[in-house]
Amino acid sequence: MTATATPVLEVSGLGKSFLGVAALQDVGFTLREGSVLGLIGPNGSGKSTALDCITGFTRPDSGQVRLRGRDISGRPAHQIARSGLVRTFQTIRLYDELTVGEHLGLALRGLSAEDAGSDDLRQYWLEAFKLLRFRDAPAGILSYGQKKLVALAAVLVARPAVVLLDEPLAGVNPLVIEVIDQAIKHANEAGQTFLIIEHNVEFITSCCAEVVVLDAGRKLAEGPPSVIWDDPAVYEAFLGRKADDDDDTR
Ligand SMILES: Nc1ncnc2c1ncn2[C@@H]1O[C@H](COP(=O)(O)OP(=O)(O)OP(=O)(O)O)[C@@H](O)[C@H]1O
Repeated sequence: MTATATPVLEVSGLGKSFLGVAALQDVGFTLREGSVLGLIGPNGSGKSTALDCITGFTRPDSGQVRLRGRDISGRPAHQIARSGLVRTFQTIRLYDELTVGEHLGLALRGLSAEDAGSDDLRQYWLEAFKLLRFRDAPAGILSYGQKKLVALAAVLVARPAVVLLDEPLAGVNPLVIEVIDQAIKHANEAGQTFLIIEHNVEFITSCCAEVVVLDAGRKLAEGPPSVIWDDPAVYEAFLGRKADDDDDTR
């Protein structure tokens, strides 16, 4: 992916307030074809609200969201998902009674008839996510980490062009982190474009060519992870002021 790759998702001037408190103010960024963009920021900085506004789960107060040049601002979530922009949630949303295989089958139902490889796809993702032995198990009996894998597999199996992930690694152990990390990298190599909210610095650094940093609802910085981690404003937003700076003010 190059910096000149075609924009897939263009967000501009995004604003949203809850009860008069601004959760997002004039946020804009571009997600390019074939890239993995990280969306990071301290707790409460507006990351999930941005995702909700982009995917139609919340109506923004202002701003524009364009998918492949088409204005999708304010469109209902199901319509946006159908145009190839899909997401996961921080809170896992599965049906306890449906089996793992059925969850992936449901996700594949939307694919066109010519997508004859849907059973192979299901098998591929069950294997990639180490879920094969749970294929016929109801989702309700799975551990938290396994449920997270099912939720992600159910998104990736239908090969949506653009995937928005809200904290895919939160609350899972290092082995599951490795599985998810590899799956995202493979899906990206196969052409899928990702926007990922995540607090895991190592993952963001290894997966994302570019990062957008939010702080208190505003865009604080954007650029490659190596530049972002060296930015004193980003450091301050996450961890407070560096000790050196404090010394200067004494
Ligand atoms: N439905 C809502 N009603 C009222 N306030 C909300 C609502 N959703 C979000 N907010 C507020 O908007 C701000 C941004 O929240 P948001 O969840 O987008 O942050 P975040 O960066 O995703 O945080 P975290 O990393 O903790 O998930 C917070 O102050 C939050 O309390």
